[in-house]
Amino acid sequence: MDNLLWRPLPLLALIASFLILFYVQDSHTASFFPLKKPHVDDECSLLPYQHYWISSKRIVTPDGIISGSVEINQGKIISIVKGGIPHGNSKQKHVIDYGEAVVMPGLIDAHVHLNEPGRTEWEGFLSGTKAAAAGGVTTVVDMPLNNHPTTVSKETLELKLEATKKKLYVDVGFWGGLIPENALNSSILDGLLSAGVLGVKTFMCPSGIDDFPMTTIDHIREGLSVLAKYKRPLVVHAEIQLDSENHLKLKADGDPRSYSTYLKSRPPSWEQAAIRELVHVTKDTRKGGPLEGAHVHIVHLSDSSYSLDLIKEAKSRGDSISVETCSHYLAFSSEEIKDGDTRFKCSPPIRDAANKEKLWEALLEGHIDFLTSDHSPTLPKLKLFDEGDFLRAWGGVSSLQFDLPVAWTYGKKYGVTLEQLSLWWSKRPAVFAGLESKGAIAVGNHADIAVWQPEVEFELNDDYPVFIRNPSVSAYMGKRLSGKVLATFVRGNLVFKDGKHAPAACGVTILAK
Ligand SMILES: NC(=O)N[C@H]1NC(=O)NC1=O
Ligand SMILES: [Zn+2]
Ligand SMILES: [Zn+2]
Repeated sequence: MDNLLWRPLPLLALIASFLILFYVQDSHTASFFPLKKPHVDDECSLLPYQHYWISSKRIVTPDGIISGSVEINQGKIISIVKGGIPHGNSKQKHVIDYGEAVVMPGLIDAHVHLNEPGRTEWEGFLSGTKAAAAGGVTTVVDMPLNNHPTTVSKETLELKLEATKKKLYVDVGFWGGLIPENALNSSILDGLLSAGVLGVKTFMCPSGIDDFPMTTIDHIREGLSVLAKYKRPLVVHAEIQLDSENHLKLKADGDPRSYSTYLKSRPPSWEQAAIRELVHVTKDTRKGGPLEGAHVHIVHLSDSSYSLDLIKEAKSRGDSISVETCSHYLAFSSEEIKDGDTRFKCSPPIRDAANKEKLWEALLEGHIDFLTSDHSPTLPKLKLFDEGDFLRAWGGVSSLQFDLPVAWTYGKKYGVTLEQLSLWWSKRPAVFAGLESKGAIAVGNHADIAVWQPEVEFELNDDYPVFIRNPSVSAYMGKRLSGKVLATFVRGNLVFKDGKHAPAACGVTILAK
């Protein structure tokens, strides 16, 4: 009898080891094209099927806006048809008809601080990607700071990847960090790039984070020579702290609650000084130059005067250079920022209305390449709301969930079109970050899709479902916006619908090969 009971044991052990192996592979998400889904299918999506059609009268494709349907199977777009559902009986097919709602490529936000591990109470993978999904953002690229430790080596990237497990509602790529230490030790930088960061980010002024020191133009040149081999971009916070005595005097004399004190303490000349140094180096990125293959991307441009002229000039002579601006520089102007309202503090600062007009102009004319949020949240207490001290409060605006309605609402005045939105928020950031199968509703691409109603307005009041970790720090709270996101699909999974997320977080990490 005893013998009979023990006989199946080897078989059971074999089955158990298979199950363990399956589980280990399953929970490892560090691959752009995972062989297996990280969770059982029915939890990843609010839809019970994998093969379906989305139909709408307004589908934004690279060939224009069409009325028709997009066929999706196993996470990919497999056909796009104008008119009705093809091949007869649509009753037997799973068709989601969105009527007049806009079906657009999911947004790609290439500048987001998710701060995990280390400062998850500021923002984390779970809250940040939930907010992204709720806003029609299907991919974010995470910055190498304000997490702790910062992402400046293969080992620290591994900590990041570990921290993402089962927390991603959308797909997430990573920028590494260029700091003096790895700029002067190319094997660390090589390790970081080989481990899959999409490029590296650097600061030309103090970053506000101790373990992310600033670099000089010499470090940047060193970094670019390594990046050239990988053909991945250098992403630069372009401000150089000039005239620090004046800065200190302002700190001592000016009213710290007044926005103008902060604005004066960080003038356009800081951006101009950094960009002047950068365009001197980008000359070498031209065809046949010593840095051919390297690319410099300037993040969060605020100064639309001389800084922009320098970038335009560099572009016209063939340098490999690009530039983004952020939602808040297009939405707000310094005149409207109230004393003590540190939600609007960011660097470079939000400048006056005339500057904002010129940013819009540059965007519409194609001199600014694309848009990002620079979503950089913190804890309410670090925004110092009680003191309202602009000089000491954390600098960073929180907006990830509102990328789409903000661009639409504030862009209306300038006649922004749906096609422009998808160029600035999907196509161009996809190309920039090297996300080949993303950024457009096109056959073969990932089914990353945002469905939204441009005409529907809403108020960001306390009842509105906001998923960022600390909604009170967001400069958009209290604003009325138009453009309501109905549904978000990430690689075919319906991850957000009518205010609710899918049961499981099945986004994947994106690593460059
Ligand atoms: N450390 C950090 O996130 N800084 C960001 N915040 C901001 O307003 N500008 C930045 O570069
Ligand atoms: Zn920055
Ligand atoms: Zn940033």
